[in-house]
Amino acid sequence: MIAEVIERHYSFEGEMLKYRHQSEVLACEMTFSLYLPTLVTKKDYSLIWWLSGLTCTDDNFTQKSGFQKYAAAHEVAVIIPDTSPRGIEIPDSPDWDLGQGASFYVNATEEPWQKNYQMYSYLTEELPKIVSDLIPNLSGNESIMGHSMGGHGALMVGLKNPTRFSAISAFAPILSPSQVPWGQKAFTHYLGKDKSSWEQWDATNLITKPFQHKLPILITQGSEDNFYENQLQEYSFLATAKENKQNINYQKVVGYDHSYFTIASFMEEHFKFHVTNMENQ
Ligand SMILES: N[C@@H](CCC(=O)N[C@@H](CSC=O)C(=O)NCC(=O)O)C(=O)O
Repeated sequence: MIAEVIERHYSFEGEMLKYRHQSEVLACEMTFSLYLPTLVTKKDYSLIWWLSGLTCTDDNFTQKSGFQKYAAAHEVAVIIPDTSPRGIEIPDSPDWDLGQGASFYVNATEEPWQKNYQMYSYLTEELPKIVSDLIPNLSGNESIMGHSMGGHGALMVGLKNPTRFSAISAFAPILSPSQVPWGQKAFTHYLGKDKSSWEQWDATNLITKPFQHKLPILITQGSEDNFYENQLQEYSFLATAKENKQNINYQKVVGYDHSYFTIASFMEEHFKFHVTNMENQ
């Protein structure tokens, strides 16, 4: 597996890198970004995963969140995958909430998506091997965060892999995709009409599982988010989490919206949360 550097920028005394590689799992060429605090002498890097939302590539986070300052300060590496398979030969939809840029990070079972839309396997199997080849000195401590569709992706991937990640955080996540229009549309196309096949991909269902470890979870939701009412409500997720004694810090922040201005405003807090939990592993 060869990943080729296509962009390199110094940032906060580290390096913001963008790679291109051929994905076997997704059967297409992909890009991802990787931040390395290269100029520090720390031997073993912890790794934070960031998953972006609908319509994004890895560039939205690298260019708008301001995360590099905190990754450099805490000496952690950060990996930012793209949000779906891409290319002219890859199935797509005219709608911005389905197809390219809108994978929901699941493994699709339905046509025409099944062949390429295997993002869960890409994130949990193929990409970790590529990253460990690129950074031989990973400490093994990992955590995961994301926004909106990617906030749900972080919860879903983290909850399905509770011994791998130390913590999960999310900005404005789609907490109950099976119950809201964005999730229902995507799951119907990618997973089929039978809702029982959706359960393994829905954080509100996954939070009921009797996991060996109860991961700490931090969620930040803006009160002025225009998607909140229809897509992002927390009641079902939090009630289920409470029943199952899960460790959730859900904070509603007054005045903030769904944008990267909100993400940038709370990035420092989220980094502190991840680093503290990874150090306590
Ligand atoms: N194209 C849409 C808006 C799409 C949008 O707001 N995407 C969000 C994520 S939404 C949930 O996953 C996003 O992160 N956008 C990128 C950005 O840089 O802000 C429309 O036109 O309404």
